[in-house]
Amino acid sequence: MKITDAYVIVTCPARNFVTLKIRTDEGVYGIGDATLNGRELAVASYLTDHVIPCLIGRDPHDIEDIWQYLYKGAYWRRGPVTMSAIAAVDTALWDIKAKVAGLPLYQLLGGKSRNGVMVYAHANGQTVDDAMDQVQHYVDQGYKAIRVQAGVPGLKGVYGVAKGINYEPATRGLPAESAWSTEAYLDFAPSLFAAARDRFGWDLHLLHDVHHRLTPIEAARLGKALEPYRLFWMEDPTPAENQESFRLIRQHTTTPLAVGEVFNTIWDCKDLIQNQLIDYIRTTVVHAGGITHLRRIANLAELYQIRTGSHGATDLSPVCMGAALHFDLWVPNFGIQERMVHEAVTESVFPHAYSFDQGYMHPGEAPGHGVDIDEAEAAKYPYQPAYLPVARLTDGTLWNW
Ligand SMILES: O=C(O)[C@@H](O)[C@@H](O)[C@H](O)[C@H](O)CO
Repeated sequence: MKITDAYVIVTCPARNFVTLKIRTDEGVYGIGDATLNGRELAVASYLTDHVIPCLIGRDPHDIEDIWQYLYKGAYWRRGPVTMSAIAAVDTALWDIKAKVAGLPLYQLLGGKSRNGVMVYAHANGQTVDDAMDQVQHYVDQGYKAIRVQAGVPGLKGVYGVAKGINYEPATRGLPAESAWSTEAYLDFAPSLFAAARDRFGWDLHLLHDVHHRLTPIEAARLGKALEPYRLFWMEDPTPAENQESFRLIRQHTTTPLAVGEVFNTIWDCKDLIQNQLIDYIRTTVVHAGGITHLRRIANLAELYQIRTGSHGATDLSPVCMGAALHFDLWVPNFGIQERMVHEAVTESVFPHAYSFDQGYMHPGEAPGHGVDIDEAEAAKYPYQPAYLPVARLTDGTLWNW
């Protein structure tokens, strides 16, 4: 079997997505997600100009060799652009292999380890009451786990808080700016979870995303303050470039920690995992080198009883979601999967076999990863330049968004 051609499809049904399609001489094709929010065309060019010419004529079954070839062969290793491009190739090749086998992808990984994949929804609101009403909305749909974010009194445009129902941080035009005050946030955040426990009791998993905003000692203070509300996790409490800093947070709190959506390789996670400084690793298929590399990260994490909690925001396409669900159904040390529901127009471009029922998702039994792209539909929505926002402290200092 040989790869005959491959091409990149950039489309904007509600938001931008980059998809790689690989075709073979036997008529079987595979697709992979290559979306990097706000930097989409860099990955599209990396694939079109540098990777695709190296794929033509290769046997698509040689997934491992092609992965090593693209990783080691580039000389310039790692980083989100490189690893998203490699991920797209890897996902498309697993799709092809599973289609040829006539099996859903999870069967090739080792079969199912559970009946369904527990997912968490995003509830948010400008006020605590609004956020609680959204939690209720997801509880009514059967969700067992919900991430809760709310507007901080005195601050406009807080991370995770939507103008409508769905939170979409990327905006057209140049990056939007939002103001941040750690003091206001730290004084406010515990009251959100006090309200949630008060109204919904203890049968619901509650999660919270700090989105890299705090220093280590501030994160330690928040973790301690949240302990009475027994969170499932506190996510990205501080930027993780300096992995040592998590030692300080750990010394002060038993609130579980989740990190990794911006990581691209096992090397980014290694110290956090080996020193048991986190509880959940949030790398996912598209930004961490595909199924092949994500499996290595999960296997390392398993040695330390660290579980997976893959990123699943709307800027990860349905192709990534489909592949992630196969991974989740198999991976022995599964924890949870994030789910932000895509807009209907996005779903119309990406028909998929996965489904949701009572808080759990299933990848479906279609051969491959079960997600396709309708190219005629995709062509109706041309690329729209959009950026993620930046954050500034109230005195104007640029901060971590
Ligand atoms: O936990 C999450 O899902 C977030 O941190 C993301 O929404 C993140 O802000 C976006 O994926 C950025 O593109």
